[in-house]
Amino acid sequence: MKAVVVNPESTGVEVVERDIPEIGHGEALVKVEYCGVCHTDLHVAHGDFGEVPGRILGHEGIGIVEKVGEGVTSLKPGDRVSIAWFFEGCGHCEYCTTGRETLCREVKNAGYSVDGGMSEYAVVTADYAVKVPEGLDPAQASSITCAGVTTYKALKEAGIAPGQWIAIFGAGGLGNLAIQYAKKVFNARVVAVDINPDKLELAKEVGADVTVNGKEVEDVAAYIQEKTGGCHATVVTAVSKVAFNQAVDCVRAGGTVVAVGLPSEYMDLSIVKTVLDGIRVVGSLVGTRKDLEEAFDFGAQGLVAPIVEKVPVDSAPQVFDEMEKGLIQGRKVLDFSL
Ligand SMILES: NC(=O)c1ccc[n+]([C@@H]2O[C@H](COP(=O)([O-])OP(=O)(O)OC[C@H]3O[C@@H](n4cnc5c(N)ncnc54)[C@H](O)[C@@H]3O)[C@@H](O)[C@H]2O)c1
Ligand SMILES: CCCCCCO
Ligand SMILES: [Zn+2]
Ligand SMILES: [Zn+2]
Repeated sequence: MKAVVVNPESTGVEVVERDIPEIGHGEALVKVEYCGVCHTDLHVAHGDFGEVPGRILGHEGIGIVEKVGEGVTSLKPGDRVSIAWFFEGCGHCEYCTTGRETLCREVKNAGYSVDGGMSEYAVVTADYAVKVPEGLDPAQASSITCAGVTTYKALKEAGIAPGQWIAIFGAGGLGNLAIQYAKKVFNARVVAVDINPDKLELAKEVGADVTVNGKEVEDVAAYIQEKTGGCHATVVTAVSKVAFNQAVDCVRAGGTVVAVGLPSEYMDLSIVKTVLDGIRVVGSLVGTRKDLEEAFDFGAQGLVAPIVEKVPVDSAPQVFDEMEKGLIQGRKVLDFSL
């Protein structure tokens, strides 16, 4: 079977032939239809979180269950399921038993600590593979499997209320969906910040009320403060510390900054400002199985519509290169039927 793997030098990806995997107790074999390319896949390929040469990438996988192993009761052949970053938790720790399973210290992550969905066939842990609802386009479900659930969860963490202002830093694969969930599910007013004019055009198309080009506006935070009176919250998906610093400076007193993007840098966070303005800075990691069910459902209702472009698997190295150069609008999704 074809598979997209981290190359031996951990400098990028290659498309290789692999044997179709065997399944064990509690597992299911999935024939993959689509797998989106997340910027995290690029981080993993570059060894940003530790090198995993030869790993099959992908955590925005969608496919059809082909067969199930011993002990599986939650899935059956023909079910459409997702292959997500949150691949499996221990099920019994303080995080798994309190609705925070993505923080499990024994967590398995698809396309990083275990093989992911960028292959013709993939293995899932049946009890952790979230089903895709009827009525949701599978290619769009692919983008929701990470970009959608992550931004939906971040908006929940932001505690945003209808009519309030939220700034989304980074209008890429995650950001364009953050804007859609913020507008259509949370009924918020949205400022979109990016440094790429094409992404800001897309941000407008998907509903942003205000767009800001971080390369053209001298003081992004002051501009946003003037336009909004200070945002009630921000979600930062940008891969740059500059955006995180701007996010802190653009919230009003009592505001929340939700950190999602993963630049390998540190924020310059003023302790005095954080205390005197009662600012919350919180990290948010993907979403639980329940969060993903909810994020899918908003897609199935047509409230959010991921912008996806289907591409052949063999184009994966080129897609990763385009991701690195910031050339992708929305999400490129590997289509295993092409
Ligand atoms: N926390 C999580 O659970 C989680 C989940 C998915 C992705 N991520 C991370 O989120 C980040 C974004 O992922 P993506 O797939 O959306 O990537 P992407 O490349 O599609 O989008 C990133 C966007 O950030 C913009 N950007 C870069 N510098 C900026 C700046 N200074 N100000 C404003 N915008 C700026 C880029 O122009 C681009 O539009 C990555 O680091 C990824 O690893 C985290
Ligand atoms: C450590 C990387 C976390 C990324 C979540 C899925 O993109
Ligand atoms: Zn991701
Ligand atoms: Zn656990």
